[in-house]
Amino acid sequence: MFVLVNLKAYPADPVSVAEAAATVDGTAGVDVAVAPQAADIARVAQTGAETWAQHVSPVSHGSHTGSTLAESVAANGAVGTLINHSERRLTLADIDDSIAAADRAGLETVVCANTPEQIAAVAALGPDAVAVEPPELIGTGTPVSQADPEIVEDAVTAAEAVDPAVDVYCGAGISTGEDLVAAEELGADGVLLASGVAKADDPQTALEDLVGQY
Ligand SMILES: O=C(CO)COP(=O)(O)O
Repeated sequence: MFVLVNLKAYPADPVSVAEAAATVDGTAGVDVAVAPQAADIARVAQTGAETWAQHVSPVSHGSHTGSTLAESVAANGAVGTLINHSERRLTLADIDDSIAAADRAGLETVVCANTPEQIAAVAALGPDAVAVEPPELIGTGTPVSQADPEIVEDAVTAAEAVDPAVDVYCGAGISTGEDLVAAEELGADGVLLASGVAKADDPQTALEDLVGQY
């Protein structure tokens, strides 16, 4: 089971969360990775934690001020990137170009989508994985696996119909080991989570509990 901790723009210390993630990584068959702000990628990667970008721009080297270059995040230690997170949405054409940019840089790709229909569309673009996250549940603490289990099952079916090689993750409100088990039972290969760790009083304990209860 893959767990990607998306730190968004929360004030949690990215290095301490990464150190905690590196400590629990691999426990009970759970692989834990951290997606910090782009500016924090190098120091997060230096902890030894598996490090991801939250976004890469649909561009390559050139005149693109303010972009997040896939080659740059890879050179600083990221091994993968989210694309089209609900809080960083792109057009379909830009999703395609961001996947191409990530592929050129050797980054793994997880493309997010809000619905099973969008999951089918983005699975057709050849990412390594897709992730369904209903926006109305993000940050609520109510796990998608409980509030809307059908959306996870339907996303798994939709991705499978387009490309069985694409892994399917889910996210929104996931914070416990029980949520991980529920996501897996719905057919997900992993989860994305944020506030359950980044906003916890003690992110290390939150991660230890998550993996320990799985
Ligand atoms: O957006 C998310 C992960 O990418 C989910 O956020 P929460 O875990 O805070 O609901």
